[in-house]
Amino acid sequence: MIKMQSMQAVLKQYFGFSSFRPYQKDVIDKIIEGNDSLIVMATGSGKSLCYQVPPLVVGKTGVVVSPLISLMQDQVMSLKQRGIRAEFMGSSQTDSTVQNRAESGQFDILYMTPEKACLIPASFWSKLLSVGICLFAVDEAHCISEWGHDFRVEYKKLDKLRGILVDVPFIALTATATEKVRTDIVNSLKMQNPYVTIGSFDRPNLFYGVKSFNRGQSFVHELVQEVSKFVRRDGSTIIYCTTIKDVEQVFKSLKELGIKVGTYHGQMDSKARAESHRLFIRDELDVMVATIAFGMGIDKPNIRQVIHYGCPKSLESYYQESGRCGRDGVASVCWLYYTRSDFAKSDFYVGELQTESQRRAVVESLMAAQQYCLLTTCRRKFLLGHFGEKVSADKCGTCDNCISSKRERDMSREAFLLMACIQSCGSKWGLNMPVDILRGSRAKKIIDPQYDKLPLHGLGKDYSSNWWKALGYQLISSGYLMETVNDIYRTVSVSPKGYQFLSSAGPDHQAPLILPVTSEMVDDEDNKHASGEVGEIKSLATVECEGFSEAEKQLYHLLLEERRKLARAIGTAPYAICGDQTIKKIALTRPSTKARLANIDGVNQHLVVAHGNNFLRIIQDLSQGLNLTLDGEATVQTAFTRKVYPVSNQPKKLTPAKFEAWKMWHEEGLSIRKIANFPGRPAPIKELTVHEYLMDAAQEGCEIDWIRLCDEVGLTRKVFSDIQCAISKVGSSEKLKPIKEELPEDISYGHIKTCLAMQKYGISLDVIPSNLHNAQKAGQLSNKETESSPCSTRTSPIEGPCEAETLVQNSVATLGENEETASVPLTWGQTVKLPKVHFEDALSKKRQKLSSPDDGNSIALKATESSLFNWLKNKDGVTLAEILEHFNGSEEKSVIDLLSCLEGDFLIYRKNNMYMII
Ligand SMILES: Nc1ncnc2c1ncn2[C@@H]1O[C@H](COP(=O)(O)OP(=O)(O)OP(=O)(O)O)[C@@H](O)[C@H]1O
Repeated sequence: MIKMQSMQAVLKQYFGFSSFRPYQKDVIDKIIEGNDSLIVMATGSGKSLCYQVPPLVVGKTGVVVSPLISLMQDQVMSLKQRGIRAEFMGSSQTDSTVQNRAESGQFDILYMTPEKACLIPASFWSKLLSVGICLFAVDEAHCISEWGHDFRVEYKKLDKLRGILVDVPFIALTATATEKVRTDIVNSLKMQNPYVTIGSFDRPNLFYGVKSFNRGQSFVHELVQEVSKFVRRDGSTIIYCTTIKDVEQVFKSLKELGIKVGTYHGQMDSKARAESHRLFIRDELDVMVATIAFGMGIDKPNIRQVIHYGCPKSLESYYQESGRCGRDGVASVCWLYYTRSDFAKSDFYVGELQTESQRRAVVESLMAAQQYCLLTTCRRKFLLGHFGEKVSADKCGTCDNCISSKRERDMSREAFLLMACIQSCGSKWGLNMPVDILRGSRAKKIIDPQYDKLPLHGLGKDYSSNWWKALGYQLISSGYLMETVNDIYRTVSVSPKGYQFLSSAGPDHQAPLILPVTSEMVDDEDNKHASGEVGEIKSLATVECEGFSEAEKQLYHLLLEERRKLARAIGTAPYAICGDQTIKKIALTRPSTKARLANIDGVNQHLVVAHGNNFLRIIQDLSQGLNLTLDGEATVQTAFTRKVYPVSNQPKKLTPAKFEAWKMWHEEGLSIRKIANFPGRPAPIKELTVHEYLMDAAQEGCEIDWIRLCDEVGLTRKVFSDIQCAISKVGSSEKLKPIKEELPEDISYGHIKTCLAMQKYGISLDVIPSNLHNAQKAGQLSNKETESSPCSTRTSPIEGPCEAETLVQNSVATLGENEETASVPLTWGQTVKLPKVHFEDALSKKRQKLSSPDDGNSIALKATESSLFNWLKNKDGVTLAEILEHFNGSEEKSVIDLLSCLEGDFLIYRKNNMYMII
C-alpha cells in the first residue's frame, strides 16, 4: 500500500499524470519486487514509464540501454524537464564528468548505448552496485534477435552483464516481437523466470488508410497541397519514403509551397541529421520527409499524420513507423501510398543476404506488406492478426475499408480469362506474364515460348496491366489463386477453388463472381486519376479544438506559441514542458492559482515550481485580452466528445433496424426506453438491444452524443473508472466475461461495451459529467424510463480561489541548507537557481504537521485542513458532495478552499471529480 501511494505520488509529481495506463502499475510493482520482466506492448503505450518510475520510488539508479543516441538525448531532455536526474553515456557525450557522477549514484536514470554498456570497465559497475542500481532495462529489445526486423550485433553481447549485475532485475521492452523473438530475448539476456506482459498491439486512435499512386510530379504536387492544408490545420506530419530520391523530390515540392519542412536520411552527415531531428521535435519544422533511418523511439506526442510514400518492406516496420503517430492518444491518421513496382523490390531488399531462409523471410515480409496494401477488408484486423492478436469484430470503423462503402461488381468473365491464362502458361510465373499475354504483348519473353499463339493472347486489352494485377490479388485473397515463394521468386497458380470455377465455366458462360472494385480498378474504370483521391485526407483529418469557443481556440494557439518560446529559451522541446492536450485543458480551465494549475492532468510539479508563475501570468493576460474569465468551468467535455465521421445516409453495413434506432435516438431525441417500446413495433425489444444498435451505429461512423448516452445508461465516472481498472486487471478487453466478473453485479455488459467503445474512439473520461442528469443506478439499463434531456456540456469543477500558501513557498520551506539546486527560468528566457524540491520530504513533513483525526459524531462537523486530510486518508476516493455531507458544519466555499490548499500541497489529488490522498 505504501509503495502504491509512492508510485501514485511519483506519477503525479514527476510526470503530471493522474492514472497509470493499463499494465504499467503491475509491471512497475514486479520490477520493484526485483523480477526480471519482458514487456511487449503497443507503440506509444507508455512502456518507458515502467522503467522510469521504479528508480524514483526506490531511490536507486535505473540503467537503460537504448539503440540510438538521438533517442537517448530526447528521453534525457524530457526527463530533465520533469525534475528527474537523467543523463546518457555514449560516444557523443561531451560532459566528461558524467561517468564519475553516474558511478556515485547521482542519476535517477542513466541511459547508455549497448556498446558503452559492454565496454565500460567492471569497476564502474561495482561502484554503481555499491551505491544502488535498481534495474537494467533494454529498450527496443527486439534488436537482440536475428529474427527481429532490426537486429543489432552489440545487443547480443549484453548477456555478459548478467554475471556482473547479479541481483539486478533485467527488463526487456519492445513493441514488436513474435513468439520466436520473445524467446530469443529471454534466452539472450539470460532472464530468470521473467514476468511477461503482452499487451494489445492496437492503437485505437490511429486511422489506417491505403491508396495506390504513381510517382509522377503531378501526384507529388497534389500530395504536397494536401499535406500543406493538413499541417496548417492539424499539426506535425512525417512522410516516410523508400528512397533518398523520393525524399528529395517530396521535400523540394513542400519547400516550394513554403512549408517548414526538413529531411532525414542516411546520406546526410550526422550533424545535419541531428539538427533536422532537433528542429522537428521542437516544433520548428512541421513536416519531416525521411527514410526509415528516422523513427525508432521518436516520442513527439503531437504527430498527427504519418504518410508512407511507397510500400514499406515489412508490416513490422510499418507498425513501428506509423506508431510515431498520435502518441498523446488524440485521433491521428496513417496513410500508405503504394505502386505496383514497390512489390517487386525483393531483389533490392534481399541485397547481400546469404542463405535462402534469410531471403525467404525478407520476401515473406514484403508479401505481408503487399497483402496489407491490397486488402479490401478491415486493415486493423489484418495488422493485429499479423502480430498474433485475434480480433472478433470484422470491422474496426477507423480504417478506409471499414468506412467507405466499396463498389462491387460481377467480374466472372475477367476472372475466367486470368485464371485460364495462368493455367495455360503452366502456373510457373508471377502475375506479370499472364497479364502481358492477356494484354497482347509481343515482347520477346512472350514470342519465344509462343505464348502469342494462345487463344487468350490479346483478349484483355481493355484493361490496364495494373487493373489485371489488382484483379489477380483479389483472386488470391478470395482463394481462387495461390501465390507461392521459391527463393525470392513468386509464382501464381490456380487453387482447387479456382479449378472448380474454371471447370464449370467456358469463354461465354461463367457463374457470377462478385468482387470489390479496388481503388486501382476504380482509377482505370472511371478514368480517374489517383491524385484526385488524395483529397480524402482532408475529410478524415482530426477535428482540432472541437467544442472550443472562438476565444478559447485563440487562447489555445497563443498558449502553444508561449510554450514554444519558453522551450526555445530553455533549450528543450515544447512537448517536454507539457503536452498539447494539457495546453488544451489549460486553455479551457484557465487556472488562476498554482493549485488549480497543478490539478490539470499532464502538469507535473517541476512545471508548477519552475514555470508556474509565468504560466499563470500569461494565462491571465491572454484571457483578459480575449475577454475570457479565469477559472472557467471546463467545457472540456465538448472538446473531447469527438465525432466519428458524419454520416448522412445509412451506412451500408448497418441494418435498417439499427439505422432507424440510431435516427430515433440521435435525430428525434427519443430515449432508449422509448425506442425499445416504440408503438410502431410489432413487439417491444430489449433496451439492451437498442443500446447495442447504437454501439453498432457508432462503429459505422454515426455520430453519438456520448454525454447523453452515458447519462442514459448510468455510466458514471466511477463506473467508467471501475471498468478501466477491471480491464487493466484482466489485461485485455478482448473478452467481456472476465471483465464483468471483476466488477460489481450492478455494472452491466452495456456499461462495459459503452466504456470500450468510448476508449476505442479516444473519447476521454472527461466527457462524463460528475452529476449525470438522468443517471440511473448502474445495471438498471432496462428498468427505468430515461427521458432524453438536452445534453449537458458542463461539469461542475470545484470553484473558489485558493488562499493557501503556494506550492513553491511550501516546498522551499521544507528544504535544508545544502539542497541541490536546479536551473530554471524566472520569466520566459531568464534563468535563476531554484532549490530542488524533494517531494517525499515535503509530503512527510506536511503529514507530521497534521493532527489526529477529529472525525467524530458531532452533529455539525467542521472541516479543517487536518480533519479533512485525515478523514480522506481512510477513504478510497470521495466526491465533493460526500465531503460536504460529512463536514456538515462547514460552508461549501470554505471546504473547497481547504481542498484546493491540500491539492496545492500535493497531499491530495482529484481524479474524475473524486478526491483522494496521494
Ligand atoms: N500513465 C500515463 N498517462 C498519460 N500519458 C502517459 C502515461 N504513460 C505514458 N504516457 C505518455 O505516452 C507517450 C508514449 O509513451 P512511451 O514513449 O513510453 O511509449 P512506448 O511504449 O515506449 O512506445 P514506442 O515503443 O513506440 O517507443 C509518452 O508521451 C508518455 O509521456
